[in-house]
Amino acid sequence: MKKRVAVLRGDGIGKEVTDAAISVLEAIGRRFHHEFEWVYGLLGGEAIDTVGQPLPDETIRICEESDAIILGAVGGPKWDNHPSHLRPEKGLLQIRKHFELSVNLRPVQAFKSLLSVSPLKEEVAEGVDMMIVRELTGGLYFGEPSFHDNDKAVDTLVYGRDEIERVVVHAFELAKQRRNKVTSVDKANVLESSKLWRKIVEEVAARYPEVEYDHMLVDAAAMKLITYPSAFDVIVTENMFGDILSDEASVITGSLGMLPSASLRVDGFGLYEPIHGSAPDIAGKNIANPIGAILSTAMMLRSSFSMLEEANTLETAVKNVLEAGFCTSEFKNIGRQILSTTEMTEKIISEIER
Ligand SMILES: NC(=O)c1ccc[n+]([C@@H]2O[C@H](COP(=O)([O-])OP(=O)(O)OC[C@H]3O[C@@H](n4cnc5c(N)ncnc54)[C@H](O)[C@@H]3O)[C@@H](O)[C@H]2O)c1
Ligand SMILES: CC(C)[C@H](C(=O)O)[C@@H](O)C(=O)O
Ligand SMILES: [Mg+2]
Repeated sequence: MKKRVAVLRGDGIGKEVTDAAISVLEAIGRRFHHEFEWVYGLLGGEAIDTVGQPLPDETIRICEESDAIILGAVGGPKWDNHPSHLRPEKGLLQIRKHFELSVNLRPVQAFKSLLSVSPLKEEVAEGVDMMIVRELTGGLYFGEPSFHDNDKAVDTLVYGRDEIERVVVHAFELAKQRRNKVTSVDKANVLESSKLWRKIVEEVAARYPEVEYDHMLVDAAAMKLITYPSAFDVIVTENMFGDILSDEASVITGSLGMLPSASLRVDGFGLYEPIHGSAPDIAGKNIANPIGAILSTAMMLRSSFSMLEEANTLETAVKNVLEAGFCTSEFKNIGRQILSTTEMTEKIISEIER
């Protein structure tokens, strides 16, 4: 089966981890006789430098003509002082909005072989298997007005009923396939948008009597996420809370570099990217952890292409490599064998080819 995939490597380690993910997908293609066509596009800082905009029209065209999108990460200090419309991150927000990628899935699983390296106690991290469902195209990131001058700064938090309902429904549907539990995270003790959010969660929950649900305020959720993470099954939350909580949740796994994500449109079209950024502090050193990016492509295989065996094979390969005692350099000082980005990629490919 031939699949056409838009590849937006982005900036910094975005390029390194995307190259890793493509090499792994090539190995999956060889093993299962699939042909992938990679179509490369510019996004973020490199796009600003090359064509003067963070999301070039050509990139939109490439993505529209593809079956799925793979993205690395964008940004870096070089563009930090640019005006808002010429920042790499703007391109990321624009592509999410353009393709209506309103549901962002961020699974968090503690690999048994890495329990001892989680900053949390082993018994706290053990058995964690949660799905953070983050609303991705609304809220503070997109509300107008949004500006600052010397004396005043304004951001606007707006949510419409439909925007909330579609992500909440997605969360309840997912819970049915998992452990039947949804925790909705909000700030309903202060924010009007959270009050509407909570009301809609109640309405949707009434249609899913088999799914247990609760509401949790975001500050308490941030605490519970690292004190009792195994209590969570599906977490559903608005854009900014989901951004923050997912980076926090990554510590359960031992590294921000481990977490994948899928950003989905209601018809299933998807963009797949690790949750981390361009990591300027380690870019260009061939030491970034490619596993978040690689696992994101497993989400693509499963969700966009219904290639279930292929996705399982890829995930098992990652698990086996970790279980064999290999990891990347952010896990140093724990008596495991440290691999570079490309060495880790080769190890995972060898597992797939076994
Ligand atoms: N999706 C995206 O494109 C995305 C996501 C987050 C941040 N960003 C952007 O990235 C830039 C840097 O942001 P930041 O430093 O706050 O966040 P970051 O996620 O890039 O890095 C945070 C820390 O985690 C480490 N880290 C991240 N990914 C890693 C990996 N795969 N392997 C090993 N270590 C890893 C980094 O070295 C750094 O110490 C900013 O411009 C930010 O806007 C982009
Ligand atoms: C770079 C930034 C705009 C982005 C976000 O906040 O959504 C990132 O942190 C993420 O998690 O994908
Ligand atoms: Mg983030």
